[in-house]
Amino acid sequence: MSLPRWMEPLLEAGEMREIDRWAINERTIAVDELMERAGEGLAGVISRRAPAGRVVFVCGKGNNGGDGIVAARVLRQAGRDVEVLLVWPAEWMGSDAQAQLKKLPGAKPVAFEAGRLNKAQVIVDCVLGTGSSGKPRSPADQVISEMEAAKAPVIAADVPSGVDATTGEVEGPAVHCVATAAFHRPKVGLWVRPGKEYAGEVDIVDIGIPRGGPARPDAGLIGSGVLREVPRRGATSTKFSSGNVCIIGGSRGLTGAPAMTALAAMRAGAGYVTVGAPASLELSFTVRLLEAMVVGLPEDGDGHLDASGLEPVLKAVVRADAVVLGPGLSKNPQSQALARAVAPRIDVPLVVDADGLNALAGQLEEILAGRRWPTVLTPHAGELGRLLEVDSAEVERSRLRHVREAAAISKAFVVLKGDDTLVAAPSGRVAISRGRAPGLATAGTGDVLSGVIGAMLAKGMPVAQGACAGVYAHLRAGQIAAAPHGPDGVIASDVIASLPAALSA
Ligand SMILES: NC(=O)C1=CN([C@@H]2O[C@H](COP(=O)(O)OP(=O)(O)OC[C@H]3O[C@@H](n4cnc5c(N)ncnc54)[C@H](O)[C@@H]3O)[C@@H](O)[C@H]2O)[C@H](O)CC1
Ligand SMILES: [K+]
Repeated sequence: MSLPRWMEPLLEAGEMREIDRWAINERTIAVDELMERAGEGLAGVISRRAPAGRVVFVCGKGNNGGDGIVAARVLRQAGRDVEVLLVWPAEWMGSDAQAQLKKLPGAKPVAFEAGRLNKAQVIVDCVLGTGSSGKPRSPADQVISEMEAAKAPVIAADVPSGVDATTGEVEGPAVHCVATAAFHRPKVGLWVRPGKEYAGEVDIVDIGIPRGGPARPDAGLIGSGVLREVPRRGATSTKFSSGNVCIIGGSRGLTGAPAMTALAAMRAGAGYVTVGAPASLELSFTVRLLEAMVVGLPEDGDGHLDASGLEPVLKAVVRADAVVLGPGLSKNPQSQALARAVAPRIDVPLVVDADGLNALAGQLEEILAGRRWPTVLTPHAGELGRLLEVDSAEVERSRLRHVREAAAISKAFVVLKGDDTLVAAPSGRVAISRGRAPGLATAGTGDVLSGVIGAMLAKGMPVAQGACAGVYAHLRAGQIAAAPHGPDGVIASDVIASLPAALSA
């Protein structure tokens, strides 16, 4: 199935090779033509981003190196001071790159020497591209470390060397770049951490590959178009048709979380919101949430939901169009047992967040896979690590692999939060947020996200769309909240207040 219109496709290295082969074999576009356009585009990116001073190209032996040689020629012909350093002997280079070497006017390329990077105004990394696999090996590893240590900014050809173009994983040395010139389409690894942190700004270079190629990408960036899919209120809408969300959670000391989830759901357009929380805490919700309903649920007498509350919870959610389980729930064993009992019994779309996720640790399949209605899980790396029983550092090393694994096991949509929020479907398809909303790095913004996604699902959006619309609106709200005074003083309540503006953008 092709990607929805609101997703901008990202390619894996293998998919790019497939498209490349198709363009060459089926559309009879010559490799040197593609390389010429890639090199010209790369030269354009360098001219725009570093308009003066010496340009030092560091070229490997594959076609990525060949692109660099073309760009070096274009810039020399334009009068720029250009030096070309080779990582491997020229005769080891591929035939297409060697052909480009012959056309290079001016000084011949020389063997790589770290000292030569000192005179660079800008370094161009053409060591490894989509043809690289695994950790950089000698001599590329040493060269990459030297480029990383150099003072001058680095611009990458296609992908920063050391970053896996397909996964964004970084196993060994890699280069932090200010920008990456992505040929034809950006590769997935440029948008997934840690690779994203190395890529810098991504400039797309059209290399003349026609439409209609063979690859059917399974990953893409979430575009603003997803907001056009959000149902809007009309003249005949009622509070119920706008979406009825029920939030189950809260505990002594953790009453802010469900309150923010509720407010976020309302600001994201839900017409009717209920909070089900420990009975002794009812008053704190009643005074804070003027527009929401509050249902007191059985508790242990100390402000924690009790496992005996299953039936009352099911009663509280009976008219809901979507349920959010977990904000402020706490790690109390009784409350956790309640979450495990509730999750399989909710017969509407369900969002599980925070301590609701911790309750599912190691039992994803058992508890969720049999659900008949869609489920969305919204973990950060620590919570995903607990769900899969792996270290959070391991999750951070290979975010795509772990988010897909959790989605496959639980048959749920899994939203792995971060600057590169990843939304994985059980099928393996992944939608990626562009990120860049540092204002969201503060307590409570996760509760806001679960409320927004809850609202989208309650409006009847298909789950993939609803989760992505929620992620996108939340990101925009974080940016809008930071607009007047920068990200540092933003609090989650500001993000909630910015949701209507974000959703109307
Ligand atoms: N996609 C397109 O349409 C076009 C892409 N171009 C550019 O070509 C590269 C891909 O080129 P390829 O020759 O396949 O691979 P690389 O340049 O990435 O070089 C691989 C090179 O390095 C060796 N190698 C592989 N892995 C490692 C490693 N871990 N450590 C050390 N060395 C490694 C391998 O043996 C090869 O020799 C693409 O990114 C674009 O930049 C075209 O120029 C235009 C069309
Ligand atoms: K590169």
